[in-house]
Amino acid sequence: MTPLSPAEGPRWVAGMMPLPGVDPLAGAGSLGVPSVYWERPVAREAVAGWGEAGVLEAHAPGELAAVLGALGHDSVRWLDAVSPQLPGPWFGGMRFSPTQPVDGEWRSHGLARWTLPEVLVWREGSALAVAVFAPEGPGAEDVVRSRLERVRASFPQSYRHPVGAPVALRTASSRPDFEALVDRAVEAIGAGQLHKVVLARALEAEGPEPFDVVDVLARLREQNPRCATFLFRAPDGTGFLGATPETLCRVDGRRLETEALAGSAAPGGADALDASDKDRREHEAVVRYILQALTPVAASVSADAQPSVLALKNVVHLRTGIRAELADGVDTAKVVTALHPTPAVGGTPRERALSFLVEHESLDRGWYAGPVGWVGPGRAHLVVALRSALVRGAKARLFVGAGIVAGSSAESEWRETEMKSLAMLRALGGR
Ligand SMILES: C=C(O[C@H]1C=CC=C(C(=O)O)[C@@H]1O)C(=O)O
Repeated sequence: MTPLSPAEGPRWVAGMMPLPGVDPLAGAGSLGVPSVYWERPVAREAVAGWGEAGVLEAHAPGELAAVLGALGHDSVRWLDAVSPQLPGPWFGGMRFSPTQPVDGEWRSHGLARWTLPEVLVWREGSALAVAVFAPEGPGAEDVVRSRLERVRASFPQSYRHPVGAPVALRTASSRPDFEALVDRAVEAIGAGQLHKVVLARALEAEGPEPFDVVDVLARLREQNPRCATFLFRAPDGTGFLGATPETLCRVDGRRLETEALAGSAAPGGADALDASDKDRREHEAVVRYILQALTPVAASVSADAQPSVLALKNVVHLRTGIRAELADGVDTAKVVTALHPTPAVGGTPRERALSFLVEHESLDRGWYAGPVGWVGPGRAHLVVALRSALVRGAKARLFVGAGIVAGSSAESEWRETEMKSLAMLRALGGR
């Protein structure tokens, strides 16, 4: 980990200015594929980052909390008044499990990797703003000023729409293996070893030519306005991207928002979902866990009295909103340590469910189901990286999972994961 503490003083210089235009993704036309991207259309939040003025990585599980904590320090000297709407400025995420062996495909994303982009463009009201970051040192202010001018002079006005007809994707995933895994979990639950476990699988997809990551992002945000669309590119160009409906934590000073999202049905199945005993149990396990996990870090916690139905394009979920006032001295790192992994992606009892996954899942989840998003001084928004894929050239590995409780059936859990994969397959251009 690179040290980053308030005692050291600012490590970066930054300036910002308004930018004509409406869409940060349009910057791909002049600056290339962004290194980070984040958009929540319903909240009118959109931000794209290019380059890396700073990188903070954890190299051992014991460093994870310290790295997250460091991102909350004020390490930037601003030449201009900083906008209160500035997202980040650190963007990145971490693995679902810091202790599991790393598969080759995930090596470049590391255990946790956070980037301070060189250029950050975000939506500010009805226009855009740009910030440029440079390491402190002689000439840094000039670098910031001249780069700001260059971005302003060349930033494309127009929004880039995905082009091209849908293509045939070659896909592969083993249904018998997944169904056998579900049966094994149901057996373990029946034997009293577990109450709930969330099982995931990978789906390999290959296109006729390299995927255009900017097009994929544009489709994801268009199809999923209620989700957070994200991209985090590793130095070798491998992109982890997706559109997730689940917030792990949104922190603003002492205010925390989180949610329980578990229990799923096909679109149109909202009434049945609301009445489904199996889905209610699956959901309540998550609500109970979050309320308990927040007790040591919060001065007060409140939750919606009843779950509501969250309708997405290809799937509907049960959702309970949860809010808390954080206790003194509790930062984003402590919130994440308390919450992750929730039983929406792990299970209950937590340690037994996680051991079941290590023993039986046979999958490196990498950053799938891990916390990803942005962090800055006193503020953060981290989502659970669901409905996501690791994309490299013409190949994509998609990840999808489903919660298993007593009464789950292998066939319907397979169908649920198929439904959950649709948004990403369409975004990849599949027909
Ligand atoms: C694990 C996933 O979804 C979680 C979030 C919402 C609903 C879920 C469910 O009903 O199983 C899962 O807990 C996934 O999409 O890969």
